Amino acid sequence: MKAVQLYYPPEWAHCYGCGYLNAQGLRIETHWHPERGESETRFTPKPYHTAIPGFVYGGLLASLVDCHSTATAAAAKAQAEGLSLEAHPLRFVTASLKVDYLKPTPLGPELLLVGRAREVKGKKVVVETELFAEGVLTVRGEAVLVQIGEGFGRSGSAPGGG
Ligand SMILES: CCCCCCCCCCCCCCCC(=O)SCCNC(=O)CCNC(=O)[C@H](O)C(C)(C)COP(=O)(O)OP(=O)(O)OC[C@H]1O[C@@H](n2cnc3c(N)ncnc32)[C@H](O)[C@@H]1OP(=O)(O)O
Repeated sequence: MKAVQLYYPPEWAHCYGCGYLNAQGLRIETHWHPERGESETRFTPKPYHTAIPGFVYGGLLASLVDCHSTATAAAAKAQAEGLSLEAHPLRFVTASLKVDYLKPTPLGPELLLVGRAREVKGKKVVVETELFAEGVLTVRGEAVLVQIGEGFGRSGSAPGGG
């Protein structure tokens, strides 16, 4: 199954968290499971992603939730509208990100993020994410993602404008 991020056109593939063209980035890959309506991302932090010895830095965990949520929003919206990711590269940015650190996350094991869209409405998608280390839920995230148009970020263009 092809990762959601690999459908991103090159101009959207520079993100530090999820851009396949960012050699220094995390380059996470998120897989969408349409039958469950859930996304999954697996990532193993490096030894230097340390908060205190033995535990993962919270900023990295927030980054994982952030980019995992962006991909989940694109896949969930595509499914809701009956669109293929290949033909319709929907673009979402993060408007709001909330992260609850429930327990320290051990550094070493592979982490699993599982996401669901709680709401798909207009250009907004609300995504809930749970992050597990060795089967233990350590982080819970909630993000509001907003769909944007081709001209996003270019001078003179309004947010969301095409
Ligand atoms: C599948 C193939 C894909 C291929 C292609 C994909 C490309 C994928 C590229 C990946 C890229 C990675 C990215 C990583 C994640 C970042 O790191 S993104 C970078 C950080 N984020 C930003 O820089 C965004 C900055 N903010 C903005 O530009 C604008 O505020 C926004 C987010 C576009 C929203 O502006 P707007 O379009 O005017 O939105 P607006 O109409 O006011 O609100 C729309 C809805 O969102 C809600 N909303 C807006 N802001 C908020 C907020 N802060 N809190 C709560 N709700 C909010 C509104 O209430 C509204 O809800 P409803 O009334 O419809 O229920």
